[in-house]
Amino acid sequence: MSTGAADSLIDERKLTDAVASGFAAAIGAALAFLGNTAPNPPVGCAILDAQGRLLATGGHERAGLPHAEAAALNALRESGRWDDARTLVVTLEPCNHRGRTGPCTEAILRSPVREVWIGCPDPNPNVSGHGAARLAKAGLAVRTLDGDGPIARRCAALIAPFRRLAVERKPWITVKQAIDRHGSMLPPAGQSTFTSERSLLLAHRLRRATDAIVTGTGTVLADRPGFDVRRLPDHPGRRRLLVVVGNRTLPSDWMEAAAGRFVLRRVPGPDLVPAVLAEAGAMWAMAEAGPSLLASLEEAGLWNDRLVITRGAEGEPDRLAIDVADARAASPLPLLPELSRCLEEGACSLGS
Ligand SMILES: NC(=O)C1=CN([C@@H]2O[C@H](COP(=O)(O)OP(=O)(O)OC[C@H]3O[C@@H](n4cnc5c(N)ncnc54)[C@H](OP(=O)(O)O)[C@@H]3O)[C@@H](O)[C@H]2O)C=CC1
Ligand SMILES: Nc1c(N[C@@H]2O[C@H](COP(=O)(O)O)[C@@H](O)[C@H]2O)[nH]c(=O)[nH]c1=O
Repeated sequence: MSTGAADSLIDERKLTDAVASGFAAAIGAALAFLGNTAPNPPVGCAILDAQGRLLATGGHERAGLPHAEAAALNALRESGRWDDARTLVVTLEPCNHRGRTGPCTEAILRSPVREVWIGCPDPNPNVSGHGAARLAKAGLAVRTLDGDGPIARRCAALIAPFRRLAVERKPWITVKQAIDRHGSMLPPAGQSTFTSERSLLLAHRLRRATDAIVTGTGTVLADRPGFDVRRLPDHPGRRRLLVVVGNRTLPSDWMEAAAGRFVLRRVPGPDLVPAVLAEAGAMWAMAEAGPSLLASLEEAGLWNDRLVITRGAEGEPDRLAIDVADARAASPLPLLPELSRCLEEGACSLGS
């Protein structure tokens, strides 16, 4: 009997162009809802016809709404090309259990799809391989990427925060840090930011992609930050968590405004941050804090990756650098469009 994923691991250098394009479309569909799916993972799916042409895509929009496979199958039905579907490409192994919605394996088995490509297995050891095995047992050709290539790494990066929360009960923490050419994080008097408009757009992209912001009382008292996503359309109705570390009293008007837009929590010290985030189901958090709290997070080994934005000289673009604390973990940062573009252009560095 087939064991599903285990006996069909594929070296992605052997992918056809059509399947590779299917993965690109599936990853794109997942990225649209990055920062909206917690506690579920962002997942994307593409459906191809027998000639490898793209028929439909779908992304998991929000917990409680259809999974990516079901969303893509719905889009396929609406396209009027239901019977032409042959290949389904999905960034994460289809689920084989009933949660808030029905099992995706059964939805796939009710469709004309005969071949399924999986970007990465489910990270939960109790269910990993079950979806692939169910599909293989029903006679479908099931292929899982072996994890060594760039497509598999992007699929793994998409769910890095989900994996951490689901498997380790810890959130993924990204530090975003702006510095001037002298290495200072402090903005000029009367300002709260000093990086370029392009970098501020990236900062807002990161706010939109994450489930929570972590800051310190020092930043709130100095800047009274809005922590909003005003440079981009935000996910409708999205209410992020805002965790403020420190004991000092904060201005009541700022607290009131923040409580209207965020689920606001205050903690006396940084050690409590991971538990507060995890308890709230926040899988990806962004630390936007001053030098004191960032030093404490560093000392406690609490961050997973870091984006450092260095203000460029007059007329020069800002420089971007990504650090990853654990080189074995896939950082989701390079998936953000502004960062993937700048990595491709060689204008951004990625180190660990
Ligand atoms: N360039 C950039 O990317 C950013 C710059 N900034 C700038 O940073 C400046 C503020 O810096 P800073 O005062 O360092 O602000 P922080 O945001 O780092 O807040 C500092 C406060 O956090 C709490 N805290 C930090 N570490 C610990 C710890 N180990 N245990 C307990 N509490 C802790 C303390 O609160 P308490 O004293 O209340 O107990 C401390 O005073 C502002 O000028 C702001 O503009 C801010 C964010 C980003
Ligand atoms: N100085 C600085 C940043 N600082 C962060 O942005 C906050 C202001 O956000 P908002 O109130 O939404 O405009 C500020 O309090 C701090 O947390 N961010 C950046 O991308 N670039 C910058 O140069």
